[in-house]
Amino acid sequence: MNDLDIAFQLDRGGFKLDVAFKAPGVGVTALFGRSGCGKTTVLRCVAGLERAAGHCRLNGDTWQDDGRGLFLKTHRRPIGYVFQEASLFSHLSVRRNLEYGLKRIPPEQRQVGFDEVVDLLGIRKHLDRDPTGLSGGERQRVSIARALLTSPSLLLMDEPLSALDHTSKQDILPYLERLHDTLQIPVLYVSHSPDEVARLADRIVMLKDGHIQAKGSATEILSRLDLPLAQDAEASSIIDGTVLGHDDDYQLSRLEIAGGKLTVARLTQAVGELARVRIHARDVSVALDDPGATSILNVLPARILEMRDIAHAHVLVKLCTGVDEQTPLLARITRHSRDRLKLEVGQRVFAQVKAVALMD
Ligand SMILES: Nc1ncnc2c1ncn2[C@@H]1O[C@H](COP(=O)(O)OP(=O)(O)OP(=O)(O)O)[C@@H](O)[C@H]1O
Repeated sequence: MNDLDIAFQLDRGGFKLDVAFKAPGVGVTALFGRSGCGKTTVLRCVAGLERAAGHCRLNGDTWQDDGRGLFLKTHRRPIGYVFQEASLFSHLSVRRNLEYGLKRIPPEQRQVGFDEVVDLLGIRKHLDRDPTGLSGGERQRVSIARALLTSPSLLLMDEPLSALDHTSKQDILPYLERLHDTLQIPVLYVSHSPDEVARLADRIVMLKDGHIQAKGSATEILSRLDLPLAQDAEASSIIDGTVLGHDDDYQLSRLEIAGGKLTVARLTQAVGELARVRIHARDVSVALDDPGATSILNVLPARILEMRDIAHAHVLVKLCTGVDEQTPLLARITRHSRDRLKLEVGQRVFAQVKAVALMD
């Protein structure tokens, strides 16, 4: 089976873990939840650093199966592990740190090349430097490169950006997005940042107090009004589409999505390629009629699927733009607007999406 299949139970007295989920053996699965809910513990169990009861399999290989008394030690599991803080050898140059990762794997078993990884993470100009002189973001990129050079079957990332300041985080996220688009290695990504999860995850497993609160595609979980991600100030929807064309004069691209077309900030993908954009709920408004000429670039016919009152006099409106309800779009509007427009579930409306919403 081409998937990750885990089930762990652990009792630490004050904290009980009981989780089981399967995830496809490709793409990024985010473990998301508040501090102390058990995310790191799950990762450590997958790595074999901690022993819970249960099982752990990846692509048909069994790493743990209590029924068979099987438990592979960490060094026998083909994983790469990236921690919150980069842990590089300070007495070795960046190049030697990377070679340390590479040399652990016999040449015939290497899945990723040195040059490929160095360029993907943009660290060529640092190769001969001493790691202590690098910025936090640069050090973390080197750590990720070193983990990838061991040609892991699974990459475990434990809040890899949490020790970085906001600017360094924003700098490193595009590199992680490129890894996701380029490499075939599945990733288990621990985070409590809605922003990171929305940008990187294909699937989300939400943990709460040691158990699974919800799991599913990122599109589905991000738009569930009953879950914390949708209620966060950074709440957003993910929309996948195909690039129709670019306008280099205005630095814009056209994207075909279920239920219409979107104009977005210039994308890097070529015409015909798939692209994902993220739209913040606060940047979507609702109108009863097609507003016609407006400075807002995107007006999509939509239907109201659900509404929920949230904090600060706001309402979350879950809209669907496609015919099949597969493309949910969240709008965050005021309660006042909802009442003034007399919005109701099932109603046909127009979603207005600010172009600025589509910049990242
Ligand atoms: N070595 C340990 N011994 C005993 N309890 C532990 C140990 N490590 C973690 N815990 C407890 O287990 C629970 C889950 O911890 P865990 O680190 O997995 O949470 P987390 O979701 O990753 O949190 P954070 O986001 O803060 O890193 C917490 O209550 C924590 O205090």
